[in-house]
Amino acid sequence: MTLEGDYRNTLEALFATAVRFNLPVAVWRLPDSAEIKLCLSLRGVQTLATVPHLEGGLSGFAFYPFQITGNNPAAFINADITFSSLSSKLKFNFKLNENPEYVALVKRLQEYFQKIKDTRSATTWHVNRHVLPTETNKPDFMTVVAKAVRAIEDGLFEKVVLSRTKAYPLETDFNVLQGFCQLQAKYKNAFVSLVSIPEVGTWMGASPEILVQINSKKLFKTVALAGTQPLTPEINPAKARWGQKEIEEQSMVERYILNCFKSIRLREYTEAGPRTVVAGNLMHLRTDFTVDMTQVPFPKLGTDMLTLLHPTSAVCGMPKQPATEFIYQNEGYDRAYYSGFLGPVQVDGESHIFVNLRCLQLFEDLALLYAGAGITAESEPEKEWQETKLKMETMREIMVKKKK
Ligand SMILES: C=C(O[C@@H]1C=C(C(=O)O)C=C[C@H]1O)C(=O)O
Repeated sequence: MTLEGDYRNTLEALFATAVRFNLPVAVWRLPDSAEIKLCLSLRGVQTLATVPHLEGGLSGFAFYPFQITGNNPAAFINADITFSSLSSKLKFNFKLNENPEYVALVKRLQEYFQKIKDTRSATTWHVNRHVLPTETNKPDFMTVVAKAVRAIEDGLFEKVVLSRTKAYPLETDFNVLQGFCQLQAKYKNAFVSLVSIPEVGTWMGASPEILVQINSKKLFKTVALAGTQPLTPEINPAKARWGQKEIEEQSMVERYILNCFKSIRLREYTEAGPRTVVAGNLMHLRTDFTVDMTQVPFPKLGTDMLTLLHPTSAVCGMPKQPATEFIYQNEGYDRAYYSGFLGPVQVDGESHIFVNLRCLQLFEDLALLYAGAGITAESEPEKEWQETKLKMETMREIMVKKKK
């Protein structure tokens, strides 16, 4: 495992310092990047009433639930302190003389940080004490899938995404930064993240799905990702064949995105795909949509599309309204931040927002894993259960200690 290096200790100590001082912190690594970044807010968490503004002046990390509720606020971690594994330098993004209230706090943080710098200290995290972890059993999940298929046959909707949870006990010496480092080493083309916020809790994941991205050249991107099959030595992306069910499921997500563009009357997008992409142990179908923001009169394209897109039919359903109602009435648990979105906003001039998939929530002594599957008229309950099991593999592997 290649997680040593100077930055590992710094990351771990920064994370532990944030937890110790009850401050929110996020650590992440973008797909195909070698750089791990961290941001920490000195002013506690900021709650948002709308989606974060991707083109505004605020720099930080957004953590947005599937649906905003009292227990699941839309959270924003201001980038008061940032760290990059490439430069191995801490950056203070404020002037101490203009923020006298931070002087004493920063001094205490630094003292604590120095004290724990060389210890394996990321063994505690912020826990959400307002919710109790609930696990979905197989018969219940299968019953709800069968009910969804009947609702589709009755014409209530075309597709609904149903999800479930599974709990794994944590080893007593579980180190959350070690988990993050393992994940980022293993899933090079995923967005790997660890978010820990007082009251809200701690989530870790390796997402394959871009929701909205705006790079430094002002190129906007979103993707339609759906359809799932296992990646095996025999069937690689070049050889992958897709059934009618997967093709239709993914084309519904495409249609949904095209409708969003249509509703703001934007025609200048380019569309590429669908093509087969690898996400960990799985393959999906993906179509990429890009817009050169320097060529269109939509200065707030990112924010507007984020408002329209979330939740896409890759995690909710089609049409959105009856699918959402079906989820609330039948899924039997609170998705919280699973299938919400997260990512850096205006950090180093870029915003990268991903759907919160292939993720887990950390409680005191257990991890709750989340996964879902798109249900259409052709769905079979057993197959959908197996698909959610495969999707959970991404996170399960870091929970289970390898035999020496
Ligand atoms: C819902 C999940 O994944 C989504 C659903 C997919 C599907 O139904 O085939 C594929 C990729 C994701 O868009 C999940 O990972 O929990």
